[in-house]
Amino acid sequence: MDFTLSEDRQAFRDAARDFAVNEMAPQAARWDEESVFPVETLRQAAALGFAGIYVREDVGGSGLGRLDAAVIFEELAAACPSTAAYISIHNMASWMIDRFGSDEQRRRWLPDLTGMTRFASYCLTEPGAGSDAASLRTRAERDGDHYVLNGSKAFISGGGTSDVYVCMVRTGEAGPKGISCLVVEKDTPGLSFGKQEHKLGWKSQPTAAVIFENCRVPVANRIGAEGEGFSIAMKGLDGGRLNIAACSVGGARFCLEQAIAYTAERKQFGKPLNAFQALQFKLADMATELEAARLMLHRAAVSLDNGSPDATMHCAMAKRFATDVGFQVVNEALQLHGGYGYIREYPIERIFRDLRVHQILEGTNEIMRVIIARKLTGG
Ligand SMILES: CC(C)(COP(=O)(O)OP(=O)(O)OC[C@H]1O[C@@H](n2cnc3c(N)ncnc32)[C@H](O)[C@@H]1OP(=O)(O)O)[C@@H](O)C(=O)NCCC(=O)NCCSC(=O)C1=CCCCC1
Repeated sequence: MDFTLSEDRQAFRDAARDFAVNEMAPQAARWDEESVFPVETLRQAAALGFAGIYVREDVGGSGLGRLDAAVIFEELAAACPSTAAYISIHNMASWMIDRFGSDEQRRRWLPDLTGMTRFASYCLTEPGAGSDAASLRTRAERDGDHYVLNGSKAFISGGGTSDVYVCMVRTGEAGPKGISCLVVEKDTPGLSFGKQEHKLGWKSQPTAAVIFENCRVPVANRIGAEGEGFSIAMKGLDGGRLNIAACSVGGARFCLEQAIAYTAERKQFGKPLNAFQALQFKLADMATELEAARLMLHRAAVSLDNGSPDATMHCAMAKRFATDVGFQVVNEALQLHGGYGYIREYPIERIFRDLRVHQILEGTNEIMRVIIARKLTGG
């Protein structure tokens, strides 16, 4: 097993690192403080190929794999987990159109999405359907060559800002087999948005409910066949979970680096903090857990790229482990900074707030355990 990254992959990592350090990091605190959605910076990221990392090249994608995405999202998140995670969601929604859409649909939406002249959202969660996603109730009744949508989606990243909403809706019976996937464009009559949510973190991306009231969507906007929507949504989430895991690894890596520098410089009782063995051990544990998380993430990415029958389980393991470890590492970095970790002049508290939600979204870490346990037990 070779753990070195190929030269191409290193080049993408270096481009992502340069972009993160020079274009994202200097602005991340302001984006957080003022809840700025950084459109221009996102478009710069798209110009580097980060908006369609694993979308095919004929529609503007970079044609890369999930391991490339993991490496790139780690770098972007080291500067701003919130903005990196937004890019990851856009990638997930775009990939669903690329992988399951017709050629006509790919040509219609993807060149704009890979250039981020338009933005995409992923719409699965509803007020009454979170972990139990297959119980979703947004109804899409067939009326000639249109569907008429009624219902609402909750906590949608990009809600009200995105141009293209990849939505899971009910076209048939109860349960997963009655769900289909439709693309709803922002200017469609009957589509509206709730108020912007006030969140603990992830402040550089807007979050709002998406509401359908007799919203007429062409049948031509359906991705895949009727009834395939749940499976398409879950396949999108397999990769999305890896991206979120990578964002946790990146944010935590930055905080570990900060903690190493701070404990070298800060003196108490006449010596630097890093001369105390108790604190050395903390740094050692943080680095060890983080390395394990990164390795598990990279293994899951290769598993997904290779179409392994265990890929969904590996993605769930990586998401569960990396997002838990990421939050623990940031929490320890905050502790090592003492009172300075808790104030806004230092970046730790922002990343602490951003990484907390990774344990909840794209499937809670309790649901990750359900997925893993079902695979182990055949349940
Ligand atoms: C795992 C889960 C709890 C499973 O459910 P059930 O038991 O109802 O469904 P079950 O019987 O497991 O399956 C039904 C069909 O579906 C296929 N399939 C499932 N996974 C997959 C998969 N990974 N790949 C392909 N097919 C899959 C399954 O095979 C079955 O089809 P079959 O009968 O065999 O023909 C699922 O509901 C889940 O995961 N919830 C978390 C939701 C959740 O993660 N939101 C997150 C919302 S998004 C979010 O949070 C965001 C936040 C920030 C912005 C971006 C989005």
